[in-house]
Amino acid sequence: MSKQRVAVLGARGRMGSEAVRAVEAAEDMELVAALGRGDPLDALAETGAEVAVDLTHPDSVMANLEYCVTRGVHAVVGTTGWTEERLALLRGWLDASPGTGVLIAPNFGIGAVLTMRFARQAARFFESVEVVELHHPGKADAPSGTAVRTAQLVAEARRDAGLPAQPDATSTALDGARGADVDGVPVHAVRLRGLVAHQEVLFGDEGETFTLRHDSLHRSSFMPGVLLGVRRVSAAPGLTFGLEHFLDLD
Ligand SMILES: NC(=O)C1=CN([C@@H]2O[C@H](COP(=O)(O)OP(=O)(O)OC[C@H]3O[C@@H](n4cnc5c(N)ncnc54)[C@H](OP(=O)(O)O)[C@@H]3O)[C@@H](O)[C@H]2O)C=CC1
Ligand SMILES: O=C(O)C1=N[C@H](C(=O)O)C[C@H](O)C1
Repeated sequence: MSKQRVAVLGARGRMGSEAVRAVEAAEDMELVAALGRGDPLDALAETGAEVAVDLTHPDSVMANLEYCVTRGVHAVVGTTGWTEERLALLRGWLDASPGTGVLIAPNFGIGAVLTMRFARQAARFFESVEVVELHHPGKADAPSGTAVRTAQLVAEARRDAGLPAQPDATSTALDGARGADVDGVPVHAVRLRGLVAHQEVLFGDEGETFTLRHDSLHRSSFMPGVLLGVRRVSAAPGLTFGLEHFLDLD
């Protein structure tokens, strides 16, 4: 069996260095390039990379993906910063490169994927919901991509169930005290030395609360998801948003 030729972009970073180790340890993969900021992307073509794993920075990921997709290199993306405008650009590149697959995974951790799934399921049963994400202080963005995705899924489920906006009688507040508003769901971001990646989804209604919590205690928790993405992306042309599409969750 021939090995999949894999490149890691952001290879010297917290996630990228973990991904380099995981790809090197995978028997069905060969690490053909490990690129950091400033390293020429032409190394992908020169080494015949079939799949690029992007774990860089929201400011870098679009240029990397344009390079990959226009050359038919499949991509597995953990980098955050996704907006509708960015997704539309990416879809345009993919339309012009049929056969190329891109997986964007807001979170590669199975527990985080399940948290999002369960939050979506729970959403219609509770009047109130808030998301709290907690991360290491080196994180570039806030709120986390996972928290944004969680809030969007919850908001969508509330809309589908015909729920009204949740009540909040706050009439005076310091800026930021109620968090960021993502589709009507308050999202709070904590940055704390010692943490890796954590999230709580808090639901409340008359006389009860319900809390979902996930903790990534080490970045190794993301690696089975990264490797699954690498194994599956070439058979999934176009854009796949969310690792759940590569998991049999039902
Ligand atoms: N989906 C998921 O499950 C997870 C996603 N993430 C996301 O992954 C991204 C990276 O996180 P993290 O590893 O903590 O960040 P780090 O800052 O530790 O690592 C990012 C690395 O990418 C490098 N880099 C920046 N631009 C480029 C480029 N154009 N080409 C190659 N390398 C580049 C950086 O170099 P320099 O330091 O010189 O800038 C740095 O070494 C973030 O968006 C984060 O949110 C993180 C964990 C899990
Ligand atoms: O930067 C991180 O660390 C993480 N980023 C992703 C996000 O923004 O959701 C995934 C995970 O939370 C870790």
